[in-house]
Amino acid sequence: MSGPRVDVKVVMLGKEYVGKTSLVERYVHDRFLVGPYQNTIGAAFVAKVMSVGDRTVTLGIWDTAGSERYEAMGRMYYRGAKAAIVCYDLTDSSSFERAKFWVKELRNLEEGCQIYLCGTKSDLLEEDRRRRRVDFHDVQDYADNIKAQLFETSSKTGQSVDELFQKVAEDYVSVAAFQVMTEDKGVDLGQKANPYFYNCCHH
Ligand SMILES: Nc1nc2c(ncn2[C@@H]2O[C@H](COP(=O)(O)OP(=O)(O)OP(=O)(O)O)[C@@H](O)[C@H]2O)c(=O)[nH]1
Repeated sequence: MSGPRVDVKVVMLGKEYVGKTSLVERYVHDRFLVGPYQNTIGAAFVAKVMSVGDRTVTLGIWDTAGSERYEAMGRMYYRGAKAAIVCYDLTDSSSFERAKFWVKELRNLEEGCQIYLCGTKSDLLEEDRRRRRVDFHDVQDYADNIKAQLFETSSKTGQSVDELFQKVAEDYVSVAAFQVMTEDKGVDLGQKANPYFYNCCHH
C-alpha cells in the first residue's frame, strides 16, 4: 500500500451482548470465537491497516463495553471519533432502543462523528425469519432521518462485515479529500459544519 496515510478513530457502541467484539474480531482477524460469552470490560483497542484507492488508512477501533455499568466510559471513548458503529441485535428489540440512546448522545455531543447503524446476527434470521425483532424498513427510515447508513451483518458468516468497515474508511477519505479541496480553494461552505453532508448527498 502506498500514498498518504490517514488515521481514523472508530468507536463501537451498543447494548451488551449485541456482538460488537465479534464484529471487530471478524473484521480484524477474520474469525468467529465460539465458547462462553465474555463481556468487554471498559474498552479494547485494535488497529487495522487497509487501503482505499491509493491511500493507506489505519482504522483505530475502540470496542466499548455495552454494560450500562460502563456507560460513562463509553463517553470517553467516542470523544473525537470520526465514525461510530452503533450496533443492535436484530433479534432483540430492546437493543435497538439502546442504539437510539447512543445516537442521541453522539448527535448532541460529537457532531463530526458519522453514524453507521449495524443490525447484528443476521445469520439467526437465515435460520428462522420469525426471530427478527427489529424491522428493516423502520430502521431504514430512522437511519435516513439521522443521515446514518445502515448495515445488517453476521460475524458468524462474515456477511457485510468487510463492507461496513470499508465504507467507514471510504467515507472518511472522501470527506477528508473534500475538506482539503475546499480549504485549498478558500471555499467556505455552510455544509462544512457537518462534513458528512457532502458525502451523504453523493451516495
Ligand atoms: N449467531 C451469532 N451470534 C453472534 C454474532 N455476533 C455475536 N454473537 C454472539 O453474541 C454473544 C455476544 O457477543 P459479543 O461480541 O461478546 O458482544 P458485545 O457486544 O461485544 O458484548 P459486551 O462486551 O458485553 O458489550 C456471543 O455469545 C457471540 O458469540 C453473530 O453474528 N451471530
